[in-house]
Amino acid sequence: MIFGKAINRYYLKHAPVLLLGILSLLTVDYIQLLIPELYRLVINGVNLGQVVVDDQTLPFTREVLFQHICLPMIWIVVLMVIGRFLWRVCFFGSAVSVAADLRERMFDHSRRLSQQYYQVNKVGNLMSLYTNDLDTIQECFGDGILMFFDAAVLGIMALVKMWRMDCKLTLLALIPAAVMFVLGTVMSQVMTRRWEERQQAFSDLSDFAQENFSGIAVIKAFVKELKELIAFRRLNKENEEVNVAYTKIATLLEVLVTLFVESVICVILGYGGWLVWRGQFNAGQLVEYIGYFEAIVWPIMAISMLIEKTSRGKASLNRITELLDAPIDVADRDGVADLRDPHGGIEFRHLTFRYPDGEYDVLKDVSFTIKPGESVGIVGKTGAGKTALVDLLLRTYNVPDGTLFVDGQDVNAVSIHSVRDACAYVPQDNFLFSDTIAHNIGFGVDDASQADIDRAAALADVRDNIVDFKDGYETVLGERGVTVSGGQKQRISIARALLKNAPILILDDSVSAVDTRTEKIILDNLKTSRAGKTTLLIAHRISTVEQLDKIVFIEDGRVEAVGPHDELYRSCAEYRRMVDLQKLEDEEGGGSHG
Ligand SMILES: Nc1ncnc2c1ncn2[C@@H]1O[C@H](COP(=O)(O)OP(=O)(O)OP(=O)(O)O)[C@@H](O)[C@H]1O
Repeated sequence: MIFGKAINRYYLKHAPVLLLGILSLLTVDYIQLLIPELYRLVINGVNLGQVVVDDQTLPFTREVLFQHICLPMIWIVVLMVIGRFLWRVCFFGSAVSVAADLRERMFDHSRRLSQQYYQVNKVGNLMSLYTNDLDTIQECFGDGILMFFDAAVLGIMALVKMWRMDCKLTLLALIPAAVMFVLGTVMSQVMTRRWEERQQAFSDLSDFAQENFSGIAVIKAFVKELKELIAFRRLNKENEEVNVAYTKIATLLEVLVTLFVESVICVILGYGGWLVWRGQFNAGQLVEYIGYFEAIVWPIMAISMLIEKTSRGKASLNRITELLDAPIDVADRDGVADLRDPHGGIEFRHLTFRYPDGEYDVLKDVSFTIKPGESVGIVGKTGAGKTALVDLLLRTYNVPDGTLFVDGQDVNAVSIHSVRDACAYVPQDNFLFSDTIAHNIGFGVDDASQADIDRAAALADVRDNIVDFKDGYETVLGERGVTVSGGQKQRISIARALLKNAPILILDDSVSAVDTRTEKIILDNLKTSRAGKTTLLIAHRISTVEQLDKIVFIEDGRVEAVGPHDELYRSCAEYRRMVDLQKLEDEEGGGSHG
């Protein structure tokens, strides 16, 4: 049995079913121990021609054999079958439901964890928690209760019966059990450690495989298949070694238990045989005694399995508890209200920001204001801090108090979901789900009609591409379907954000993969469809944003200038230099567009 704060509640929650299971287990254990008594009756009946039943000595006739041995045996077998079925359903059914519940808790907690958590913890590692570790917990919960009670109850009941028959013989038989117990306790600690190492090695391996499959195009383009294979081999070898180390200790435990069982049988046969020779035991009693011992062989085995399973379960539970205990570091303050009827006004006020694991400030004393309905371009060199601004606006990271305001309200004073709800976002990586195009475009709203989806696709200038696909909007993308081009992906992602029709639209480098003509169509559509709503357009190319109401020019985390393009061109030397350089590149045909 495994205990821990992540799992204890389930023992209570499933208490009635577990009790029913324990009750049927106890019944099975009790009646199972009646079988050795029947052995004794048969042996003594055959040897002596008479049997003692309920303190009555009866001649060993066919009727006595049927009445007092065969009939009870049939009842025992029937009850054992029913009982065993019942406890299996109770224990294993509860275990499945515990795993399902735990899985849901893990998923619920995972979805609330900040982006920072996913940057530190890799997907492969998380997936192994949801597969390997949860399977181990499920196995430990059901088998653990069964083995614990079976070992305890059947073991104790059989021992009491053995003790009653001959206490000296039973004491002798218990010596190896004591040795076994001490060894088992020590070994269980080593096994927990080994299992943790084993799970970690498996996580590393699945991380590596997952990353390799995702980056297969890059690996092939750089002809690095062999290098990756060698790296995989090394991880696979490590995985194999820790598995072998775990198997060695688990096997050693198994061998020790078998050794223990064999040595006890030697003791019983030797000492018990001597008792029969001296006339203190008859043959029937020795067979009955061995019958009891046979009944406790399974509990003894169960102890070793219990030790092994508990060690594994503890290690897996530790890993799962770590996930469930991971702090939700980006969360609402107590008592915050929702942002009501957002208009899209944004103000950065002396904001300085460093990523949680960053070594320097990526934004330094940033101040600028965006009025509701303005369309604003954010430009600057790569790594200047443009996406960091969006990360804060979307509350992906914590924002210092009094530095970022939406509609005049400090973002820390309103609920995170309401701020996010006020924004529609086209991320730089344009992530799309492995689902139909219609579902991808309609993702941000609950009841998107086909007409809305079609309109958003037209605004993002991807409609014609979609209808050209054999299945149109029902075309499945990604792993299970077709692969779309970078430009199509970008435009589907824009359509998804446009459909949300939020007061604030953020496009992070979102027209970089389309040609100049398409870019112009999208920008014109944005102008009309977003009239009166705030739009933030992050771009590298000044030409993308020069028509917007104003431009925020960022250099090395600092806002160098804010204003319309013409004004910035006149007043900001750095901005002018950047514009001229890009113009020159375009003239020479070295621009990124086309
Ligand atoms: N999660 C993170 N943790 C730590 N540092 C980060 C993180 N994300 C970005 N950075 C760093 O912050 C700086 C600003 O990054 P940001 O993504 O905001 O730049 P950007 O202007 O959007 O660049 P680009 O135009 O290339 O997208 C960079 O130096 C980057 O390395």
